[in-house]
Amino acid sequence: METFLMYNIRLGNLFAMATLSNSTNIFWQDCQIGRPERQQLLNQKGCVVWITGLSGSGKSTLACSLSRELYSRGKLSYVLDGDNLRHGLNKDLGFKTDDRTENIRRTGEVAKLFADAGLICVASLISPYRRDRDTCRFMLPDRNFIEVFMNMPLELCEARDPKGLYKLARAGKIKGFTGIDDPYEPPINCEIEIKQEDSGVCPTPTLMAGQVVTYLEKEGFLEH
Ligand SMILES: Nc1ncnc2c1ncn2[C@@H]1O[C@H](COP(=O)(O)OS(=O)(=O)O)[C@@H](OP(=O)(O)O)[C@H]1O
Ligand SMILES: Nc1ncnc2c1ncn2[C@@H]1O[C@H](COP(=O)(O)OP(=O)(O)O)[C@@H](O)[C@H]1O
Repeated sequence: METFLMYNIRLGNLFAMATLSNSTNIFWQDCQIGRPERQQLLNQKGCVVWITGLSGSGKSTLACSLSRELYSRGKLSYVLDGDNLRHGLNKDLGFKTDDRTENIRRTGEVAKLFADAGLICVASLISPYRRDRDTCRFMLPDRNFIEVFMNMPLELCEARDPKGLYKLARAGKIKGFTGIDDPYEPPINCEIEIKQEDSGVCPTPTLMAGQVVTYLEKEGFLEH
């Protein structure tokens, strides 16, 4: 058992984190109505669309636009937005590395439940660390975690600055702001990348959502 644990810990904790628990004497309970039955009812397949990117890159805009588009096609989705979760489930967490990691882990677990419920769960969080995003990826069955990278330059995000946070960060009034004095690690192998056109124009929210919907259609998530 010890060797097994050590091996998984060497794998970067990914599997170990998913399987280790502080509780003992616990047993998994199965129900007759499971994911396949729920998916049949909804005529779709559950999955997680994980949107990552800098503050101001358009994560929430895409999440809402995508949710609207899916709704208009009769598909059930639910948005888990970082800002919103920090008002409740994650309100005890700040922006230090460990807090961000826990923020992403909890959100990944909730997203996994929504996907198991048969929904298209759209998670929009900065999720700046590659390893944390990968932890969420490995919580789900293969191909059920769709990573969308909002590849917008810092200059654009900073120019948008809808909440005035970049300005505060530049003035040193917010410490550890992603992209300014805290790192953002871009994905290496994401499923979808959203970026400006060659002309420098940003695709409209409808176009960005369309790009994701096309992927979901192609991968068979919008039918049972
Ligand atoms: N220090 C620091 N760094 C980055 N962002 C900050 C910070 N402090 C507050 N905010 C606001 O919090 C929103 C990001 O929350 P997330 O839960 O998505 O962040 S993370 O994934 O845990 O990094 C983020 O919202 P978005 O602009 O929607 O990304 C900011 O409004
Ligand atoms: N595709 C887009 N085209 C033009 N403006 C956009 C686009 N996406 C987002 N925005 C604007 O950029 C700002 C930041 O978008 P938001 O979705 O709040 O980003 P994030 O959730 O990543 O912080 C908002 O004012 C929003 O209206």
